[in-house]
Amino acid sequence: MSTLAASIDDLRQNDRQWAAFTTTGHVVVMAPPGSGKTKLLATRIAYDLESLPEPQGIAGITLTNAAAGELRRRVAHLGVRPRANVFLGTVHSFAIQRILAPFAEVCGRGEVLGRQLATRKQRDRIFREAIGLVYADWEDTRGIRPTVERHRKMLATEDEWALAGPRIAEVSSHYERILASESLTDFDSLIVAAVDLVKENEFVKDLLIAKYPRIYVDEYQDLAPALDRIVRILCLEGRARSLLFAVGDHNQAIYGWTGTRPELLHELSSHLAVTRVELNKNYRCARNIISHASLLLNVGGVQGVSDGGTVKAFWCRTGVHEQAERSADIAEREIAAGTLAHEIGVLCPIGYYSTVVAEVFRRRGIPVCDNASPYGSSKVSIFIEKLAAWVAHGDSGQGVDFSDLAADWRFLLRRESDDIDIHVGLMKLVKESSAGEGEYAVDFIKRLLAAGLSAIYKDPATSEDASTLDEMLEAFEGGGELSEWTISDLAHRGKRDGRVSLFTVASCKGLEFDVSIILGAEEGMMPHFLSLRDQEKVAEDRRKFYVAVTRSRCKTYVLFSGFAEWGPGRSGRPSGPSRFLKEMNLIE
Ligand SMILES: Nc1ncnc2c1ncn2[C@@H]1O[C@H](COP(=O)(O)OP(=O)(O)OP(=O)(O)O)[C@@H](O)[C@H]1O
Repeated sequence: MSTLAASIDDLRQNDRQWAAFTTTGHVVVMAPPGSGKTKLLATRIAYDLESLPEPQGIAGITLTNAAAGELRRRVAHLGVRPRANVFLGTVHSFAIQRILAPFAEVCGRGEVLGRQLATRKQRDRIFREAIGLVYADWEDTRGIRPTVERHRKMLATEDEWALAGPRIAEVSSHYERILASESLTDFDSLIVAAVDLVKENEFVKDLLIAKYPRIYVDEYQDLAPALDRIVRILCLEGRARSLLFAVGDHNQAIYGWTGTRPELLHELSSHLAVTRVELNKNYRCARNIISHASLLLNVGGVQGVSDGGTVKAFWCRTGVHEQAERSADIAEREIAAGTLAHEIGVLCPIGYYSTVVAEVFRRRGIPVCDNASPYGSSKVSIFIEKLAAWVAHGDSGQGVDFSDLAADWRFLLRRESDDIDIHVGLMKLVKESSAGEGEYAVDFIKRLLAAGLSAIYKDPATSEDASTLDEMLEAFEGGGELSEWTISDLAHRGKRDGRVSLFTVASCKGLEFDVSIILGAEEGMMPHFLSLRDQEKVAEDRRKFYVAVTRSRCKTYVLFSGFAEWGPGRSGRPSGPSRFLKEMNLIE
């Protein structure tokens, strides 16, 4: 039996998954963690691709590059061969590469593509200037920028801007004006331009529908309203329509602070043309984990497939170092008992905690893969890490296919042709670098820039990569968080096999482990002290905690000290264990 047939067979055993899989119209699947949403999505994509004649394709849209990578991996595992017009990527790259890049010029909006994407430093400066034009020096302006950014992302209406206060809208218009005067742009502006292009040009909509007659969306609850607009225009409005298959869970909505609107998932699922399917079986977590996690959000009716499971809390009274040592004890014990190292996940609230854990694990000889990184994941960071694996491990490249690398290199160089020079040039770079895998990561990246990688700064299609590359350079330069990193450290990132994995709580969505260890369960850290005055923010932190607790199949350990730590020697005041531990009945 093929892997696709086997996966379809699994779905057939579950009435609700089967109902979603076999629905012929638009479907929205709402379901708890571990209930098979991603499995359903990947299986349906693979199955649909078998029946769609080329050049018709599909667009599978996710929130993060990590989620896109996971979806691509799952679809490839189901035996789908590479073919044209298959897009599996983030909402940003869909808007920029598949809408703006091909259509902006012909729609008379070429100026959008002519602008450079502002770097983080440029955006910081322009925000400072814009705020300075509206507020006096003595005023407390700390919350202004996040409020402006949230409103821009949520495509706020005039009423919503007015509600935020007249000066907020004023800062926003100054910010946009200064950006434009310097021929710069940012992600939110690009996405708004993409929405406008689809909204205002019938032929753009028709061509997108012809190219992508099926649209799949993962984690719908966390996508910004702009994507909801695009999905609705392509799938639910007008005569010609793409078919929609979306999955999500409002209990896992964790990006509201950035301007996303989880209620859009509900609205979409209530649309007359949409079949709504609710799944209720959790295949991942053993029953005791589900019952503890369900207490957090008052979620009822979720059935666990396997018995047992434990959730335990431990007090590490002296702080994060003790939490790190305790995590190492647990990991050593689990590995000795037969758990594979990469089936252990350590989830940290902030980067500082994962740095301490990584140090302790390395000192104690426990192999570890630190994924809690100060830079984002996009095509360029994934490429650089894979290339580093080639440099450090020679031909084997730890399972990295060289022709895939060359294809990514061609994309980043913005070259069309299947140029032999690209292969040869990349080989040469690998050879030059192999001489010193102990070379600093920053020098390695600078060499790539000189070899042509700087092209990503000139093309809007790679604007997301340009911004990731800036973050990487900032982290690797002298004084940056990872200034000591070498090519060899880069090569280990993302290689979970045989290593305990470190993630931040905010980036552990979609992952699963046999055992997970959650650090930093302190009041003030989780929930965050900045959330404490706002019940909606506390509710979002609670959902984040719920996502973390539901990552493990068999055992969840939660560690707390009773006070938060923000950096070396920067401890918060004693605040006690997180309220979430009490809510889960883990402590009195
Ligand atoms: N019908 C099924 N039979 C067997 N295993 C299944 C079935 N459905 C899902 N699973 C398994 O359950 C686990 C969780 O599935 P998946 O990751 O797709 O869930 P999810 O709903 O996307 O979870 P989350 O929202 O927490 O990311 C996976 O290991 C998947 O293979």
